[in-house]
Amino acid sequence: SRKPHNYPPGPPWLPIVGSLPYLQSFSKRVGQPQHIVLQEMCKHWNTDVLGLKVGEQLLIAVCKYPLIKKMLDNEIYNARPNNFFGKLRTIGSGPGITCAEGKLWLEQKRFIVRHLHDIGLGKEIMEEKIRDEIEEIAYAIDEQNGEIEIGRHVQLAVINLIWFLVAGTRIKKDDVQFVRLLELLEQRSKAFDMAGGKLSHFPWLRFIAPQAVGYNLIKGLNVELKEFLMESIEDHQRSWVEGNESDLMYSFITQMKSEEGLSSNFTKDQLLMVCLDLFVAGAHSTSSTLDYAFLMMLLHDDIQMKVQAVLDSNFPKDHKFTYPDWRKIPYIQAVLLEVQRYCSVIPIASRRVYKDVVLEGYKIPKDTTVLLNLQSVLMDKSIWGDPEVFRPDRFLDDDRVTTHDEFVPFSTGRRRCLGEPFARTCLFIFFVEILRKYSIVPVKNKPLPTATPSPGIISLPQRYTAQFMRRS
Ligand code: HEM
Repeated sequence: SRKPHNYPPGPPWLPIVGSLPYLQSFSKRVGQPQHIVLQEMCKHWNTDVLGLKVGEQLLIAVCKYPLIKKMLDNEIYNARPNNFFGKLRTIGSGPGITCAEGKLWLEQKRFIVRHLHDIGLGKEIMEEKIRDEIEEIAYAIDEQNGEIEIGRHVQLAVINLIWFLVAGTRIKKDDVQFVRLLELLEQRSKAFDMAGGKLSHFPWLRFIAPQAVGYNLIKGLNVELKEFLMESIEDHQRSWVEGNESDLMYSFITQMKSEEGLSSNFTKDQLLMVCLDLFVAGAHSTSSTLDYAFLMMLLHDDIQMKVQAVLDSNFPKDHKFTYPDWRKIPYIQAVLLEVQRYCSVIPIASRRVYKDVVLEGYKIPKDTTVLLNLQSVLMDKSIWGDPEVFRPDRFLDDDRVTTHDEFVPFSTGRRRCLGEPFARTCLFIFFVEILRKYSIVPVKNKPLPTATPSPGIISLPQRYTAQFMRRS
């Protein structure tokens, strides 16, 4: 239990459990999600680099911007942790993308980015698909007289859109297979939420008692998810024809065929893992951001009215929004940037150092887990002045959208999010189409929801119902 020589400052260690008991009592006292606890501990130990040991695992947490940026740009920090969360996602033998490393990771990432772009991004067909989804949501809103939990509907829509990128089909909501996929993803995220619930008091538990946080349940669901995805992959293999690159599965299979007989990383198992990674990384992150965007409009009536006035005065009523429209309406772009800053749905990027490294004079041994606190950057007083205030104007200068290096909701460096273009298109079109059609107001006789997230790996807004009133 001796600390390595020149390890970053932090709480004392005990044999076997490391700093766990201290972490537990500290987080209980703070009573906030994990990323806030880490920030408070950095303050308490008066350090930008906090040194911990959780069970057997060395772990450092970093909360300061220039330092985080430096680390994200340094390839030594580009590996992913070896902990049980990594294992949780393993449903096949392929490394996928999120946890792939080295040359294989770069090769696969390049391939996926290029093909996702070719399939749908920036193309009319994707925007058409998004509008189809919005039409269904509008139908659901009207059917329920406007009183609706929009988050649920947005979640289904985003999953369907990712499915379109991956497997090319638009699935009807009552399709037996799709219903099953939704159930599986939902159960999976519930299992994670359960873990989140426990983690709110014992965020460190997951490292030492995986069963207690739903590990086995998730393993079981993985088996079924694997069967589901494999079935679609095999369908694609049967119907594959030369030159059809209309979805990621076909493109990947084309690559598999061209590398047949060689020692290739393009295998069926790898395709399976890539598909799962896209769902896991893309679905909840995107739909929660949208859910938050609508919640912020509910809570900030004045901003909502301004958004609608901007839309009304810039576009005719029957205008079909496309992504490039954002250029005409910088205010709306600023609102969406502020939603992403304020709500930081993925508060922490988790990494691992693949070899010994010196950081700010401290020695960090090989394989130490590194938690980069993105939320602390998006909420840093010295960067934003009044980070606790929801204020879209901070992203405007003379009616032009300003960029900030410190705006890192998608992280930065080579390991950054690959879904950003898709997420941005989704956010923009959903947001403007819904706000043009509806005003969002509180449900009568119900308390106003709060913006406090429910705890978990992803910061989800608490479930809320709002009244969506058709605008004339
Ligand atoms: C608003 C929505 C989203 C947010 C805020 C978000 C944020 C992030 C963040 C913070 C990371 C960690 C990067 C790091 O370790 O430095 C990440 C990774 C990743 N995201 Fe996203 N993401 C979003 C949407 C999506 C979508 C739609 C997809 C795919 C369809 C996606 C796919 C991925 C993948 C595959 C990775 C792992 C990249 C790698 O390890 O190289 N994300 N995302």
